[in-house]
Amino acid sequence: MKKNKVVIVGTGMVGMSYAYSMLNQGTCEELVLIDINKDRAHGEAIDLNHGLSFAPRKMKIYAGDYSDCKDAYIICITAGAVQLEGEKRLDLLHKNTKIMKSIIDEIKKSGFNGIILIATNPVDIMTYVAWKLSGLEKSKVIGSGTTLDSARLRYTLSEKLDVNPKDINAYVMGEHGDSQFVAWSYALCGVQPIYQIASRKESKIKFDELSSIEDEVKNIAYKIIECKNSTYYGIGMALTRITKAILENENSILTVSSYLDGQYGHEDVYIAVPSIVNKDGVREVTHLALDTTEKAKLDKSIDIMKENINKLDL
Ligand SMILES: NC(=O)C1=CN([C@@H]2O[C@H](COP(=O)(O)OP(=O)(O)OC[C@H]3O[C@@H](n4cnc5c(N)ncnc54)[C@H](O)[C@@H]3O)[C@@H](O)[C@H]2O)C=CC1
Ligand SMILES: CC(=O)C(=O)O
Repeated sequence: MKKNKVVIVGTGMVGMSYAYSMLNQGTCEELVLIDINKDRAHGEAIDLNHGLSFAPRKMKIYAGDYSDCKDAYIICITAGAVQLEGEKRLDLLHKNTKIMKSIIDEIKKSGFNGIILIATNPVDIMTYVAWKLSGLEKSKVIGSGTTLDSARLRYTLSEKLDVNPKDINAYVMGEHGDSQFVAWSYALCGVQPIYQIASRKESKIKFDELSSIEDEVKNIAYKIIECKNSTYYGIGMALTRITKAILENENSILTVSSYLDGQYGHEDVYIAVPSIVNKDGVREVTHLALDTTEKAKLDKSIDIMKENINKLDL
């Protein structure tokens, strides 16, 4: 296996935003682009290569096929249908399961034994499908989960509090979708709890604003889709962040979609929870002692995932 080789399956807006972000950050050494539309993958590879003179490192970028998966460290799957205006991510369930099945089938044939990272929606369920059909270890199949939603939350809070988003430590957990929630009881600005900041009279953020911030973060993708059909830069950078955590063996905590094997009282489901990510994929799912309301929201989110998984013939 090549330690720095990444394959992207799906060179649409999400796949290419991810590729462009990796090129700009010099995240890997070898990048292979695969798409059902071979011309598209070919054209994207040429275009990216023209940016190499301005990139932080030399990278080998080319359009390939599934035989290129064999020695890759990470395969990121971004192929699939997007939500149309008014659609929910869960409305893509059957369409994208069909696509995911065909892709995993090809990946398996290649002899790949690395880490699969999924972005295709509904991402938690597509990650379950990829794991179930790939035969890979649970820890080696990861979904982008709520990494993007947590970034959206950090941005929103940082704007309100006028601090760097990197100093906001706060997680969106659960489904990357309508049943997601903010774990407010663990949200910090620097080392100060957001609850504490919001309860101060002179604070820039008020306690009763928190639920509208949560809704704004949850619904912002719908707004973006209404304005420009789809979202891609944010997820491109979120995928790059996860890729870097894997390739650089960071042991970073990210809200990726991880397999639960008894954690939070649930099993046989993928859902976004803070997880320690390193060269082996998800090293560990961290256990937060959520308050009663948050735990009920996580349970509900998991029930929705299971209900939808049960509709599939896997
Ligand atoms: N997890 C997250 O946070 C986010 C997920 N997404 C999801 O990412 C997915 C992709 O979105 P976009 O890139 O905007 O769509 P897009 O339509 O721009 O690109 C999809 C690409 O997949 C390719 N494709 C379709 N079937 C394929 C197959 N069987 N094998 C190989 N390639 C295939 C298409 O040719 C196309 O190039 C969607 O499901 C979308 O909902 C989008 C944003 C955020
Ligand atoms: C489309 C999508 O899943 C998002 O932007 O959150």
